[in-house]
Amino acid sequence: MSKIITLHDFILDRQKDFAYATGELSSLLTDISVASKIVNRDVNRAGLVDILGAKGETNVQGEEQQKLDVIADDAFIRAFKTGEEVCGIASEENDDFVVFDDEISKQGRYVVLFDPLDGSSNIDVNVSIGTIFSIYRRVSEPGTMATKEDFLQKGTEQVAAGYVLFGSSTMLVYTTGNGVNGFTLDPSIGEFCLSHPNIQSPETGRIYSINEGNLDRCDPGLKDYVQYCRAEDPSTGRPYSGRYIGSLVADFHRNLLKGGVYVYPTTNNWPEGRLRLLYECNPLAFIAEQAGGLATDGHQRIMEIDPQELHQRCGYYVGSKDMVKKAMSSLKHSEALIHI
Ligand SMILES: O=P(O)(O)OC[C@H]1O[C@](O)(COP(=O)(O)O)[C@@H](O)[C@@H]1O
Ligand SMILES: [Mg+2]
Ligand SMILES: [Mg+2]
Repeated sequence: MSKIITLHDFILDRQKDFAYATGELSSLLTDISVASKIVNRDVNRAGLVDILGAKGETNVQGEEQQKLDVIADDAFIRAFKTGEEVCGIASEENDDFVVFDDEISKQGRYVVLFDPLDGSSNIDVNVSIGTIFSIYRRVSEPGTMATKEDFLQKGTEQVAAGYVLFGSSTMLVYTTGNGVNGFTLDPSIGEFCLSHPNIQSPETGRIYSINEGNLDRCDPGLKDYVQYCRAEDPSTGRPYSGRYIGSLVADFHRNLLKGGVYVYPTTNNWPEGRLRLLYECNPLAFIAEQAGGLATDGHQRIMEIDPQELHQRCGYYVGSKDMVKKAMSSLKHSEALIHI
């Protein structure tokens, strides 16, 4: 009978690896697991209580906010405010970063950037959705108010990142830069339990994930890559399967476990890209790299991008190493042709 390892046990066990650990990051990760259980409860009964549909407001990105976007945002902010580790947050649903100005929070050494509800277009149709989070150590002095610089750090500076997937089961997957581990929520005991230890993503796979509706609006090199995925060649296992759920967290999770590539390129209608660097692309890039995969904007490593704006967007190529490299070489090839 295999031992049940709860998330709480696992976090405390890993804390022992760091002699100077204060326990603050451990408490913060525990706060995230509590908020995830609260959101999970609401997601599971969404059709029974009046929390489906639009809230009737738009967020800073001009997107119509879903009721669950705001419910999830509130649940995580409440959890971060209750703890003593966080001095401020930034999220998809808040125009600007939010500073916690009470004396206890001002001593907090971490900031959290998060997408409270990812896959909003799938909320009302009972398709997997999730939450994505990224944690940084502040650069400003503890005891002072958090500043913009605390939030605009490169992805390489993340101390932890992860996501929660509200699917047929609810999972929490995270890294602190020491491998990737997945925990499944056991509703009968209300605990996240270790179910996917030390996740390693296959170097290649047979799944490509892209919204093909955008293909005529994106770089010809990417069209070539999709053509490559569809071409008949048994020796390389092609044609690959097209899989696109429309929830980044769910598409990412499937490809992480099975091998595959997810692409949301820059397009005519999204010239800067669709996905947000700080609370969608960076945290999943940290996970992908820790599991042996790659994450780029088509040209450079996502985590090397120097953020300028809280809600800045970027192109996104993430997943199995060989597949991301192949997609990038297609882009490069088409660019070279243009310059001949
Ligand atoms: O409908 P599109 O253009 O394919 O975009 C889908 C993408 O947009 C997102 O829904 C954006 O995230 P939010 O739902 O958090 O705004 C991703 O989860 C998903 O991959
Ligand atoms: Mg999102
Ligand atoms: Mg969202």
